[in-house]
Amino acid sequence: MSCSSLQTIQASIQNFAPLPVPNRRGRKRLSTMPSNKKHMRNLTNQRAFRERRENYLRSLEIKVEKYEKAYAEQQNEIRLLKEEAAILKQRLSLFESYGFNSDFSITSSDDSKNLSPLSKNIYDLMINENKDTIELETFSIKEYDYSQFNAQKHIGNGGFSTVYSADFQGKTYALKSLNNNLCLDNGDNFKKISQELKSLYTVKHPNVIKFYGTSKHPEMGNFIMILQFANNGSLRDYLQSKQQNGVFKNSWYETIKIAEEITIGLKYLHDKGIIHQNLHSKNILINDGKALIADFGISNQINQINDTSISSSTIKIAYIEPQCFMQHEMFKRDERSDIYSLGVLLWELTSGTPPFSDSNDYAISIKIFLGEREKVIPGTPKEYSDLYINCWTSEPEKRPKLDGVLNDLKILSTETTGKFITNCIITDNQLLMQSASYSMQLSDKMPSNKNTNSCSVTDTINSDILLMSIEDKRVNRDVIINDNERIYMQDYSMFPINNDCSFSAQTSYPPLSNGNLPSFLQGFDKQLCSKNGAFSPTHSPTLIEPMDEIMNTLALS
Ligand SMILES: Nc1ncnc2c1ncn2[C@@H]1O[C@H](COP(=O)(O)OP(=O)(O)OP(=O)(O)O)[C@@H](O)[C@H]1O
Repeated sequence: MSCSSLQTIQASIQNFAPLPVPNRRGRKRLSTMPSNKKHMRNLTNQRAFRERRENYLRSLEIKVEKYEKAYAEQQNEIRLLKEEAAILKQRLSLFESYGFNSDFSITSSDDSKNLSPLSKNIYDLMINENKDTIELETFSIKEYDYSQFNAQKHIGNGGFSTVYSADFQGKTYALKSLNNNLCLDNGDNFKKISQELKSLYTVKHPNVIKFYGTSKHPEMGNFIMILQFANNGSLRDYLQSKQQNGVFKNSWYETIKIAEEITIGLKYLHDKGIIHQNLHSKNILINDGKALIADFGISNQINQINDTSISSSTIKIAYIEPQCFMQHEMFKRDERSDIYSLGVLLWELTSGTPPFSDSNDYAISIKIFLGEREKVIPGTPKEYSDLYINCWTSEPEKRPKLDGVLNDLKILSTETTGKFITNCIITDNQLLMQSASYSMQLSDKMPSNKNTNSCSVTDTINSDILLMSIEDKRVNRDVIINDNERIYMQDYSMFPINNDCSFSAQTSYPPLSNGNLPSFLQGFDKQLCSKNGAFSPTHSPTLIEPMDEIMNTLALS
């Protein structure tokens, strides 16, 4: 045995390690005793492997936990939905069997003493904790504690409500506070409203505003609807924000996208048997750039209850089909009525302004009745204009179905990518004219160095009166100038006065070298306006409306 073999044996014995056994070819076995380096590497590898395995196991556990949680949530949601469905079923049968007219009695509590009839009814039905009445037991619309809403900000006022934004548990909501003067105190009216609220509560769609529940103003007693907050305001505001220096500009991509979203939301409502009946650009809200349909149902019911006439202030005439003006009493509106309004909205998406914005309700209704529609905005793809023209056709049966509208929009969305729609608007100048002072003197405003002068008359009473004044100028009547050379107008009490309506228009007349009044104005009798206010003549050479157009409007109205 060689010396080195002996040393190896001795070392092995010392370390209690087995002796290396030679293999068949007489070579030493591969190391049973790893070198230090190797040993360290092995250990490192093993540790790394263990760590990887542990990490993997941990990630698996996290996943399992996540899925279990999601599963539990789903289960819970399913349970809640089942409960909700059961309650709804039960409530429906109770509502049907009871009817609100018959035995419905309001429980009087101190809390509801100072409520309006509407608030009282709904409050009693949905909010009051008294479980004695069957209705209360079966109503499960969520009630929010008003005091928990923070950072309230006023957003705007509608025909029957005031809207605020407010925070609740870190989320912003819209609070629609119904006015306390609504005549909803009889059982019949109340039945309609509660039905609407119920149906509103079941509406859940990404393109329809969500109704979360109700609340009550602690002092005023107003009934409040808690709604999803739309952070870009109404479609009207949104389109307005796309205007700059009198020019509206928007991408086709966005135009078609919003058009699609409105159509999808409307289709959802129709599929649920809900007809909107008051679709216009202030009832479409925009949240994170996405369109949501709002104000269906309850506003409609309140409108009907408070004013059976379709000229009610919350109804926007320019979006209403002609049938309503022809056979108003007998005409029953259906899905096709909404499709007419959708057509007008599709036009508005390209114009950036509301339809017939320079006419009052009366003139608009005559125009629609006579088949007049807004003009196609130059640059609109024909397929798009054809689509809305078909929607707003006077014959309801010829209006397309919503599936068809969606299909056309889908095709258009691929064809119009990257382009813009622009529309020139004169709103800024009109506003300037409307803000002109009443005390301006005509003689100060007569320039003599222009080829054409323009005399504008503006007021905020009624555009019918304006149209009359233009017509009357030709016959030297009715528009009058007082001693201070200010133009005044006679009392047109025979015409409907709509205080909300503002107007502006202008006519042109030949230039005068001496700066005097043109003869058609000089001829008027001097007489003061008795009731309707004064015209304010201003000079506005940039805005000369062709006389033909004014005459056409006159001929129509
Ligand atoms: N959920 C909401 N989120 C954000 N803003 C809203 C919401 N609901 C309404 N608004 C805004 O509040 C204002 C008043 O709305 P409201 O619905 O009361 O009246 P309207 O739609 O303008 O008119 P009307 O009641 O006559 O139809 C509008 O400017 C509207 O854009």
